[in-house]
Amino acid sequence: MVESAPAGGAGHFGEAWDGLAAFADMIVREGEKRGLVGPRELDRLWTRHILNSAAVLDYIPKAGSVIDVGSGAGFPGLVVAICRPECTVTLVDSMERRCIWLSDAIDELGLSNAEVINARSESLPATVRADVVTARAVARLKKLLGWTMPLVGAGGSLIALKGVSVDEEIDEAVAELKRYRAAFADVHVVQQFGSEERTHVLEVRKKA
Ligand SMILES: C[S@@+](CC[C@H](N)C(=O)[O-])C[C@H]1O[C@@H](n2cnc3c(N)ncnc32)[C@H](O)[C@@H]1O
Repeated sequence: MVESAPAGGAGHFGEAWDGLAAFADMIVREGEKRGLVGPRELDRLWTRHILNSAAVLDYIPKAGSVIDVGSGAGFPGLVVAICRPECTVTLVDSMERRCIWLSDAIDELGLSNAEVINARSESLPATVRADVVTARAVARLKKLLGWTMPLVGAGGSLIALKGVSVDEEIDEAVAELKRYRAAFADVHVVQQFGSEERTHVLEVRKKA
């Protein structure tokens, strides 16, 4: 059964709520057909995907540039684009089929602040930079740093949604954190809106 939207969502997300609900409808209608989500994922579409993605919002400025690496079906990139209309959001994915979906979603949701690049993030030119780079479920930190930190502008951040082994991933990535000029790597345990779930938001700040 498709998970219902959380009670109080309109009050919590304000003007972004209709956009989030429209995005959820689109995934329910087409996500499985287009091979973006498994059937069981619809049972936890809000909790596991939309509200989980929204946990990054406290670490995204009201205005600025964001690149979401490995957006897939749009998590967290489309959620950020919907909730931060004054940010420009670039969704990067190496798989063409997913990029077609992301472009279709941008059109249907009327998101004038979002664009899609079909490429591996590590092949992007040095001109592609953002204040914040986001990622969820793309790679372990050791590898993810090489795919994301070159895209983070000086003084900017990588904001990654991570699992419970995030501290282990940080220990494993000490050399890469140094190589990519991390000033710090902090883990924030965030209580997701509308559910009992907590999630780990990793913030890696690049030196100014
Ligand atoms: C497991 S999916 C996660 C998708 C989404 N972030 C989520 O949490 O549902 C990983 C995505 O990253 C993309 N990907 C993997 N490596 C990449 C890279 N180096 N550059 C861009 N996209 C990449 C894949 O095509 C895939 O869509």
